[in-house]
Amino acid sequence: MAQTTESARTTAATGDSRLPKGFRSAELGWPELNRVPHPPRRLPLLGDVVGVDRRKPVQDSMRLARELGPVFRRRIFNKEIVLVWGAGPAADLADESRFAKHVGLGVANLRPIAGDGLFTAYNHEPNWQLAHDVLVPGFSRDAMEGYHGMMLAVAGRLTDRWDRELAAGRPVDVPGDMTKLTLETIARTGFGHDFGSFERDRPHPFVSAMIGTLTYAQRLNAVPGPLAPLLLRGAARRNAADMAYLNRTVDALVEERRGSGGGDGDLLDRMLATEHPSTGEKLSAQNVRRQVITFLVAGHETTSGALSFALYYLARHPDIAARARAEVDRVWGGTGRPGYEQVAKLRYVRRVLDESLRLWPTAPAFAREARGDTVLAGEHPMLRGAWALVLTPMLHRDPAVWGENAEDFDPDRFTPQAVRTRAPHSFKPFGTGLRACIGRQFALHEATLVLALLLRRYHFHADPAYQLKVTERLTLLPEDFRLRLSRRPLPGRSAEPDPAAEREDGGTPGGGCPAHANEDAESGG
Ligand code: HEM
Repeated sequence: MAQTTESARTTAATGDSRLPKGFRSAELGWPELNRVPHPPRRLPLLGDVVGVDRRKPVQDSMRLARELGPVFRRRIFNKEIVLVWGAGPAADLADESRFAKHVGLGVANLRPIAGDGLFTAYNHEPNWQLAHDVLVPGFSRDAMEGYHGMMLAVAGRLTDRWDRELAAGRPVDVPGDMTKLTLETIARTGFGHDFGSFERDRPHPFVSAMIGTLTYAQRLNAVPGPLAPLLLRGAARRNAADMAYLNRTVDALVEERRGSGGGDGDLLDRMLATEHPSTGEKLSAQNVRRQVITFLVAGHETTSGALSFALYYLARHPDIAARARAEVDRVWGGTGRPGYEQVAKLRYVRRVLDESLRLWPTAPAFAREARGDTVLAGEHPMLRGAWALVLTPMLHRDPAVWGENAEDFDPDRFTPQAVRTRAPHSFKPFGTGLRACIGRQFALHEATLVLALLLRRYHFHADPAYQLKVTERLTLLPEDFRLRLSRRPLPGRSAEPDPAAEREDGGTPGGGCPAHANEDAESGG
């Protein structure tokens, strides 16, 4: 039986000898915690709160990481957390034989809405394996090829909108429009649903409710557990209303599908009708609801950020944009409808995306727990169940791997040669191991396709005064980022093969689990 977050906290606090779930403070599992550095001005009861920005826990942690080194800890009220970003200890945490995903912090705070859905399920919960096995074929190469046409159609709605904004002389709201695009894409491909986002001036209420729950889940980390009901009374009420809205929306969507007698074999059909290949079991109605919410949220928020950061860097680096644009012209020629295979051939555009995800991995951390008593990187003893948070934006900036110029944007860090010679497990925007992102190929295909379509159609003009500010709501997004556009003529038909095109991991290879195929192809592992 799954524990609630609250009872999980209680278990942790009472030090029950069973492996506790949910949040557990580091002093319970790290016998030599005193050797792990923490910020200098630690206050009794409050912890390391001097100078923190409650709204930017990731960027605060990045600042502390630079001061404290590759393994450090933070204490916020009664919660002590160990953070890891050095490439060595992070690679150790990727060892699946000794570590597994830990559902804690913000992820555990999403359990009231997503329960044992794929993202928030505890490792021991049977519905994780069931849903994983039932849904993985929905991300196979064939399935992805099936989504391609729908992705193109949604991207067409984006360019229609951008053409209108351009004609009206207005800059475009990049993160706002990328969110519309990615929500419509996952809704259409996964669930045959149209939220009508492009026809609205304000975000769809589903998006507002989702942002509400993500922000609330993040805020819960920054208040003392026992005081949360008091301090966050108003926010908790709004969160309950947001959750009710998300549930109602999803229930209506599922009802509609049940009434229609089935769709065209999309994710929702799989959730409702597919039996587990060996046990014959199907997902329960409650689990379907949780999976739909999980996929609608996980399937668009992070991809929207990835596209937004990539557009930010392309606008900042006209030379890189020109090189990417030249590749698109060369590979796509004059075609109005690039085929599925033509996306995988865009090696340089894909590198732009990888490099953006390096600097700003939009799911910026993941937690790993020890499967048994062990020693992290030969230095820090951990008891079974002890956990650490991998701070991905800093792992992706470790100078030992990425060099002293790690802050610079350079897509050539992802040439096949550079990838092959890099230390394994040093690029982890999609997490690691068995619980890594199931939607990785989906996100990469969608984002590469859309970036290429935009590069081919527009020149981007950034406001020179814009300073990158990053919003945090469990995910990362560039704040208030607008672009001015100008149209460029579409190139003539030129299907010349590109002799310089290198063969790199572009799509899901046949066989195996697409969720985990080539997990380390980019990091050289
Ligand atoms: C650029 C886009 C994306 C990024 C950066 C991203 C990142 C991640 C990360 C880091 C994890 C592991 C979290 C952990 O260990 O706690 C994860 C898991 C997951 N992601 Fe993604 N993701 C992206 C796109 C997508 C898409 C498009 C979908 C669905 C269509 C998706 C669905 C999921 C699900 C269901 C899980 C949980 C998998 C499991 O535990 O079995 N993600 N993602």
